[in-house]
Amino acid sequence: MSLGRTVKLNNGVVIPQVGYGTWQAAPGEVEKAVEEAIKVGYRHIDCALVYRSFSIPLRVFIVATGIKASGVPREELVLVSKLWNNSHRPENVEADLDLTLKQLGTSYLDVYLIHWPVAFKPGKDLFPKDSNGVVQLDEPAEKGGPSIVDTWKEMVRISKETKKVKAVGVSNFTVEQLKKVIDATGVTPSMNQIELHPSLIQPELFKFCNDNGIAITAYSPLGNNITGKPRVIDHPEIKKIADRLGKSPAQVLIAWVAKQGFVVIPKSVTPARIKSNFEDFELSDADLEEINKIGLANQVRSNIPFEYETSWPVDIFGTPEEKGQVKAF
Ligand SMILES: NC(=O)C1=CN([C@@H]2O[C@H](COP(=O)(O)OP(=O)(O)OC[C@H]3O[C@@H](n4cnc5c(N)ncnc54)[C@H](OP(=O)(O)O)[C@@H]3O)[C@@H](O)[C@H]2O)C=CC1
Ligand SMILES: O=C1CO[C@H](CO)[C@@H](O)[C@@H]1O
Repeated sequence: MSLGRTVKLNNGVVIPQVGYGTWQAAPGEVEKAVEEAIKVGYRHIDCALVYRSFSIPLRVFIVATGIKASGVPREELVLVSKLWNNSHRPENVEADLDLTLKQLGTSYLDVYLIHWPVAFKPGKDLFPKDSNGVVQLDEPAEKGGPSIVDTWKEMVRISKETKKVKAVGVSNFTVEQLKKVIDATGVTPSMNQIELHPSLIQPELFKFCNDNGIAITAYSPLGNNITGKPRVIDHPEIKKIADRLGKSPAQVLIAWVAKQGFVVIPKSVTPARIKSNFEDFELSDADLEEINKIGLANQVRSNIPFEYETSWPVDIFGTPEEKGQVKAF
């Protein structure tokens, strides 16, 4: 049974603390998994325009099929989605949102996020590539390309002037990038969705978000990755704690995120896991500390776009892996 906890965003919008992630599911799986998730009680679904590319030859966003099949009315759900990198120019932002709304079969999103602080060459291609197969970035701001401030201003305009989004925020933003958009506009993002698990503890970013009323959503909370790096869910000490508490390692990791007041969006297409991941529990302070120690000794960032098979030639996080690339804003 879920504890049913919620988090209030800085503009009053309330969202369920445990949501459901929809990235990386094979064709045919997503709609069933979303339906299952809603049936077992999830009311917060995390989406992104770019996730459609995994499954939809017909360009119909199949998350919408799962939502429809669940029979739960739209108003009872919290839908989060994200602006993709090829639409950062202000004149393209609302069109990207409209496409997302169309694909989801809804007239509004609860939260709309800038997916990355990185602008790709604008156009229909989600991943525009050069002849070496490397992603093509938009022009830098000095040469007429969009800065994150330009994109953020447009997100804010849409949130104020239309009824298409209830709250706007960002994803994969560092403290520096957050400060930049806040200082330039005076408007603080409602949310920063970031990779977060015990193997990626970022005290400075957590403090900045907490001090400024920015809700943090933890993605890849189980340490999922596409690069084969070690996953925190497989760590023997996490397994040991889970056994002692009579919980699964995934439940322990989800509880670890929730204990810190963050939102968490685990993904699974396996019915038993979809259900058990939603059965959150209150972790003790002592267990939180013990898990912090394990994680801090094994820090791993799995989602570094420069390392993707189709590489983005950009340094977003300042990691050694990204050294020598163009700084993201
Ligand atoms: N803003 C951003 O840039 C990003 C956002 N996200 C969002 O965050 C969501 C979650 O992150 P994601 O990277 O998918 O990874 P997760 O950390 O949620 O891990 C998902 C993996 O863990 C497995 N799993 C799920 N539950 C259990 C369990 N109880 N026991 C064992 N294994 C389990 C899943 O397998 P199976 O499905 O086979 O059960 C899958 O392989 C995404 O789906 C997406 O919505 C993710 C990455 C980037
Ligand atoms: O959310 C995510 C998953 O898909 C995207 C691209 O394939 C990633 O860049 C992103 O972090």
